[in-house]
Amino acid sequence: MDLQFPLIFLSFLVIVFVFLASRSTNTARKLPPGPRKLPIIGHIHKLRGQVQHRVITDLSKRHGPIMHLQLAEISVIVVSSSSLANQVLKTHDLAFADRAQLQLSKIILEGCKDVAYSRYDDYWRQMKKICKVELLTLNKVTSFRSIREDEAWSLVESVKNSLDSPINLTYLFTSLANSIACRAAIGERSKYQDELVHLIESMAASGGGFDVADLFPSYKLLHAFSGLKAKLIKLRTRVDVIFFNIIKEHKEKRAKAKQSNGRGSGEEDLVDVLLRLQEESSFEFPITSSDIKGIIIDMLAAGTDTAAATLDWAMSELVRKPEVMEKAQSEVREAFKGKAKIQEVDLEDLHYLKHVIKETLRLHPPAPMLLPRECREECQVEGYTIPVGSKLFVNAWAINRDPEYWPDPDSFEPMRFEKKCVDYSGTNMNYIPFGAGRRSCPGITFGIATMELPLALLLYHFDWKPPNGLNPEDLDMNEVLGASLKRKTNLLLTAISRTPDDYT
Ligand code: HEM
Repeated sequence: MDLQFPLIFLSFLVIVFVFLASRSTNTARKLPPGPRKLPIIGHIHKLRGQVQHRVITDLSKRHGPIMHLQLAEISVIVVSSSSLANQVLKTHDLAFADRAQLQLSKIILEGCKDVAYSRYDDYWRQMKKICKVELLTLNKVTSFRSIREDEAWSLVESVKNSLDSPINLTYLFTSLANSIACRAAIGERSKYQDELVHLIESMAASGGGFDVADLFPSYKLLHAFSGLKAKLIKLRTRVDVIFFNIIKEHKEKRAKAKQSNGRGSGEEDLVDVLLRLQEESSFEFPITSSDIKGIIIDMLAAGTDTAAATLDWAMSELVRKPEVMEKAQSEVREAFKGKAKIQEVDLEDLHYLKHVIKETLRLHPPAPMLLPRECREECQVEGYTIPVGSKLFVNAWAINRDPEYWPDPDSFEPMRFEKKCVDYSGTNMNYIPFGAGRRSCPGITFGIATMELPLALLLYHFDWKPPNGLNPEDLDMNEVLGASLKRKTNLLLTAISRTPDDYT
């Protein structure tokens, strides 16, 4: 009897200890909350076929700014507030520096490496640096000024040829952005341009991450039922042939130029720059011809759809808000008064036009969840454990519309940027259309330059209205998320020509 009390007390202590220990491990390894999931498919049924960023934003309102979703075998963490974005893109930037590996990038980039989809490693660091200090610098982007001016004037000509009847601006913006990116990357009106653009569009359209091979990576047998692999291999085979020719022709041109003047060819396109760096071979990791293909695919895929979609949204928003349109037009018409030919240098002081583009990217970021990252080191965020291999979606769309920071967040108000000094660099986590941290977009200068002059010229030369007497506020603003967040329907507007005499 004497021994019984200490034994019972000891057993009690052990039980309490085991309970507390198991509780503390569970808390330390707790995943963020999320909606109830179905067996096997998890939450796929909630997202498939939906406008994903809107569904995810609604779910986050119910489950919190850090949320866990299970997409079949894939664990996804979604963060939807600026303070959590700060934690994952700054505090834990290194832990989330990997990109999610999708079937699309694995197949298209097999045998080569790019920047956007590469894992975070020394090679990636070298190539990202090359993007920043060689390919996409302010100087390099400025060197493509005549290409942009040329394409912007062609756009104006196309509109002039279709005055007073509905014009498909979506189509015109897509071909403008494609031509600018292709001419800068692979050279003046390359014969491969149209086919390459078409191939890259087809690739991008296959890359939603909802293929069975992306959702069930360990069920290899299932992958045979998806036609995606065969389709992507076919696309890659053709892309490889085109790039083989592009690189061969560039090498021949460079050799000829060297023979005749002892130096390389004059104005370098991006393939020329990469070939020059390949020849210099001063890098830790030599740049192969396949890697040049990978980098150029990045530039074309990232630089075309994004700019075209943003121009489309900018014109849609302007037409829906005549007072904003009028203010933007007054600014350009005042600035360009008396100028026979408008060039990029004339854009410097167009502050309101720049606010219009910023506000468009706030409401319609082309990558509403950024590009999915992958967790490479287990870490704790807001008391939750994020396991290695989880995918990370940063809900830039919701963050850019957070009512705490952006009053009347859904309203298109470019003047809000007059008061808030926010740039594109991702230092302010309340505004991240280009992402933030070490995987942020290196193409900001290129992207913005692609949009400014065409938009300014369209506002200068024309007045705009929806077709067939449609009320501006009834313009269809439905979205679809493909390679980027686009209008669901093409933007058709009617242009009315304005001569400089009309402005006075
Ligand atoms: C309106 C124009 C554009 C927008 C809104 C945009 C947006 C983005 C976003 C959100 C990311 C992911 C950032 C992150 O994960 O934090 C990204 C990455 C990237 N963008 Fe852009 N982009 C644009 C134009 C361009 C252009 C013109 C180029 C090149 C010519 C480009 C090249 C890239 C590359 C290479 C990456 C991958 C960076 C990495 O993984 O380290 N982008 N972009």
